[in-house]
Amino acid sequence: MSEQTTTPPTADDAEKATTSTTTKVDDPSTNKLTPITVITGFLGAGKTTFVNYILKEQNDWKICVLENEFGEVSIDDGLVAESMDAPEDLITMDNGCVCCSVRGDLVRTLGQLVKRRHDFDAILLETTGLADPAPIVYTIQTNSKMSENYFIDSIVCLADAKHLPIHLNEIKPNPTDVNEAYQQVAFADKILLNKIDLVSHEEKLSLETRLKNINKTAAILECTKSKVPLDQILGLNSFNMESILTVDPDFFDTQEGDESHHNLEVVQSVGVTFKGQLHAQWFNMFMMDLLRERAADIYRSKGLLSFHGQGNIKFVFQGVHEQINFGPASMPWQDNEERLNKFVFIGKNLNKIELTKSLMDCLYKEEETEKTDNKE
Ligand SMILES: Nc1nc2c(ncn2[C@@H]2O[C@H](COP(=O)(O)OP(=O)(O)OP(=O)(O)O)[C@@H](O)[C@H]2O)c(=O)[nH]1
Repeated sequence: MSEQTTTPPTADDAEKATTSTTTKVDDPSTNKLTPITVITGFLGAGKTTFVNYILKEQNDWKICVLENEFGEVSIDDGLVAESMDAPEDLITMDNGCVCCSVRGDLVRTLGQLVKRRHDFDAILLETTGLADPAPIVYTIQTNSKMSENYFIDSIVCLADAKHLPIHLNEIKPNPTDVNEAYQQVAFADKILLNKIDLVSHEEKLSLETRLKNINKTAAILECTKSKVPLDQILGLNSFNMESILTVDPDFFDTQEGDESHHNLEVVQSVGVTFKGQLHAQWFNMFMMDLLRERAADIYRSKGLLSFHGQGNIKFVFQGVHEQINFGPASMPWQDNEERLNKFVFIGKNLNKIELTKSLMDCLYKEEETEKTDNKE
């Protein structure tokens, strides 16, 4: 789809969104099926923040989370697990991105969940930041085992108020490649305009107008830290397949057999994992230099870190382009846990060997540190 030529899918949920309360779905036509809320949005938009918020806020529902992360090393599952009462209710799909060549992973995971699905009131499916929602919808709608057990309650798109315009503007080298950021907005029935703390009023209004041009009917909810009233998100049954078919009558034909949605030669993921304790100052200097020079190319960076002199505090590093958040994780390193530093960088023109070397150069080394300290 291209922004200029495509009319967005419609979903007649705007009114429902403002009038419904979060009650378990009791529509007789759907009550046998388990609702899935598909959470989309570009890399770093706030999807995991949203899942964690729902898990913390929502006490009445038993929720199962399906996590699909784009990146050589999984970081998000650990961060979501901290919010879950029962770790077995978090399922990570890490064989690749559910929207493309490994759609089978989604079918397999949901298939295996069928026998447990009555334990849950809702499923949250967090897709990768590069997922095109269209094939995910197609898979759930067309596979009989899926459609006999599940229905899509809603497709919620997190929109990063600061960085989304850059990704909507991106021109793909191959004209047949979809712009994932655009698709995510177009297919949503709810758009959470997140991170409004990072933009001016004018920037926010300009993006809002653009979102409405891409998707005229999705309800847009402004927020920070992905916090919106849950009665406007869950249990609304607001996904509407007819509306997608109205604007894209060939939807089912075009999805059939189409398994390559990402231009993975362009956007790549580099994962780096090693033992040892990092030197806080050296690491900070390295990251600041890296993001200053490469912020445009590095869409997303994440890390779980162990620092010298910080006891059992586990640190979490979160970067979205030049925007960095850094602080202690809510759970410290456990006694029996191996203290591995894990990093993921997602973006263009990344060199794994160079990144690994530079990060390992930030390891704390007793002798060198003493020498440096003596010099100072
Ligand atoms: N300033 C600001 N930061 C936010 C807001 N919401 C989320 N963040 C931060 O943005 C970063 C990315 O958030 P995540 O929730 O991990 O984003 P994501 O969409 O799950 O990222 P991927 O899984 O990599 O696609 C984190 O550091 C969040 O704390 C917000 O409203 N304002």
